[in-house]
Amino acid sequence: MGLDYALVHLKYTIPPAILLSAVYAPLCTRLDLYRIAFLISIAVLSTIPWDSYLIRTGVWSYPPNAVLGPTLFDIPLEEIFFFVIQTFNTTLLYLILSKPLLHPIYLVKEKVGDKWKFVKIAGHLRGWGWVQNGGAHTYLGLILIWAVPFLVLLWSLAYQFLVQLPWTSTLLPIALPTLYLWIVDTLALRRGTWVIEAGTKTGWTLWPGLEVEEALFFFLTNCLIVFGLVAFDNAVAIIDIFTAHFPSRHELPLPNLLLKALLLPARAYDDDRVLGLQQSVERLQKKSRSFYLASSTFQRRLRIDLIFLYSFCRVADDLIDNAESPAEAKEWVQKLRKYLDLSYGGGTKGGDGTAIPANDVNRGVATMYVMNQFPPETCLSLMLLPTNHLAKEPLYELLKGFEMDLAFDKYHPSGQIKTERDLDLYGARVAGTVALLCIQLVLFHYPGIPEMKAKVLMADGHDMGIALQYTNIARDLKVDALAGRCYVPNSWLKKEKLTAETFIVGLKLSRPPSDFFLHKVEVIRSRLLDRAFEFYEKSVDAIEELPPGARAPMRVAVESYMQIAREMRNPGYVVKDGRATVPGWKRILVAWQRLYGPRR
Ligand SMILES: CC(C)=CCC/C(C)=C/CC/C(C)=C/CC/C(C)=C/[C@@H]1[C@@H](COP(=O)(O)OP(=O)(O)O)[C@]1(C)CC/C=C(\C)CC/C=C(\C)CCC=C(C)C
Repeated sequence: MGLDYALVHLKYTIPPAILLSAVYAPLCTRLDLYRIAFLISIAVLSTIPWDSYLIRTGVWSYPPNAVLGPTLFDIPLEEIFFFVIQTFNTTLLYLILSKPLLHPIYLVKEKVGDKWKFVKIAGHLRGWGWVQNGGAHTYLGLILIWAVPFLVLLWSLAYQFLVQLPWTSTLLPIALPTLYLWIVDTLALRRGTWVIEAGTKTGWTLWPGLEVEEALFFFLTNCLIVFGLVAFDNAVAIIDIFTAHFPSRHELPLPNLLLKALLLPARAYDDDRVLGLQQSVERLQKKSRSFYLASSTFQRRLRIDLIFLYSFCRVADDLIDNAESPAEAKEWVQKLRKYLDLSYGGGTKGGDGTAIPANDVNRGVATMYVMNQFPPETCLSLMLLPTNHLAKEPLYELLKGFEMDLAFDKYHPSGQIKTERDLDLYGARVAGTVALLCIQLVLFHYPGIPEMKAKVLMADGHDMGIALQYTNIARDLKVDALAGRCYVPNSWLKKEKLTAETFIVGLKLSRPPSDFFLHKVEVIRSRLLDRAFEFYEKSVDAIEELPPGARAPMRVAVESYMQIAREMRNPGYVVKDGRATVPGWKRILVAWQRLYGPRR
């Protein structure tokens, strides 16, 4: 009996496992636990017969003074643990690196003449020959015979998806653990913790002390793990986005369902949904760093629907904001309203408060309308708004909020915002509504919340939306002034001996404004932030009442945005380029902390 092999684990495989677990813990979902368990079971079950054969036929051995003693099918327990921990570590690294990805956007239709289709890993044929001949190539052959058929199977199931993914979530999680295990293996072989018998190896080395067979073994096993994970993600992506093929919710899809998804012919994919999602993710990434970061913490269909909702709101807001004239902006509002009328079929809310879904005829007519009336790059975002899970009222209310923006012109620089109540109403319309829509999606994807509780959540969420809008206005004082808009209530301006006109002119000046004026701006900004925090404090505890799966992500969404407000409140903070921002590293830190729990 000896401790050598156990020490390899204690020194080299368990510490990275602890580190990776600590990094991933707050992001870990039930689906992740399921796939870790699934993969480890497959890894252990498929390796035991092969490894046991290798030991019994004397291809490799473990000196008795290097292992603890207990074995399973002649395999030392430390070795069985190795299969578990290697799969665990590579899986966690893969999960960390691919967390930001939204997998359904990498689904593609099979292309005619796709060169990847013909890439075959045909090494197993070579492997058979080597094993039959025996001798120096035996171990190499056995590795190929064992690993290549699994790789070919996984490749043929998921190659289209695999080649679309960024290298950081395919090559990197293969390369890093492989290199690390090569180093660990070199040390173990040198110490004689395990031994490859002389007659069955080629004697080739990758570097002094690292046999080619061992190097290949670790490379191929990490390929197997990552290919397996990619195939799993491919199947889940198909289930999540193609709701027409997979209408039910599957929190933990069974292997037969995963296989069914992978075998769905690529020609049956709904290309518009994939393209629409790709465009929406791109839009989100470009336009909102806070919500882009937060979106990666939401899961699966809820994440997809939130992104579609974001994209709809963004497209609608931009159409109106970027219109060349007030008349054009008004026309966009009318067209958007008409689109909602058609999508919801003019129906009303159901008795239980939920929206009556539009029937297929309405959908078809609404789609035709969008295609004829809106710019091509906006069509998919408008059409993919998940109207079936959303009540129509907040959407119409949002349009009323956009209409309030149309009241700003050079004769009316305060638009419809005269008093604090007007500003609250504006916030309620453009952001309270967005919060209601987000919560409706949460409650649809995590059903079972009692009606009374849902109403309280809606009311608190609505306040949180207003908090975010106050933050948005405090952040954009200069940007809005450049657009000729002043959202600050007249009563507040009056207190600082300003008017909407003087406020806008002061902020628009090309030369630096006087300290006296800047002080007034900061007083106003600080008042806006006080109001933001008033609404925030009133509603923040309600996040902890949301369904468990949505709590931490919602915390991240809200807090990453409110961090902008916190930054502006820091003494000495200077708003650069007219707009307050949060440095990238701080954004990630805040998200990270909020995944662990609420601010106390
Ligand atoms: C994670 C994820 C993808 C979330 C999506 C959230 C979403 C749908 C946002 C819509 C954003 C949008 C474009 C709305 C149009 C109206 C508008 C401009 C509203 C302002 C957003 C600011 O975004 P941004 O800074 O990018 O805009 P500008 O550059 O200034 O044009 C708003 C400030 C509103 C955002 C409000 C919310 C997201 C609601 C937040 C509240 C909740 C989610 C509820 C929390 C729950 C409880 C129970 C308290």
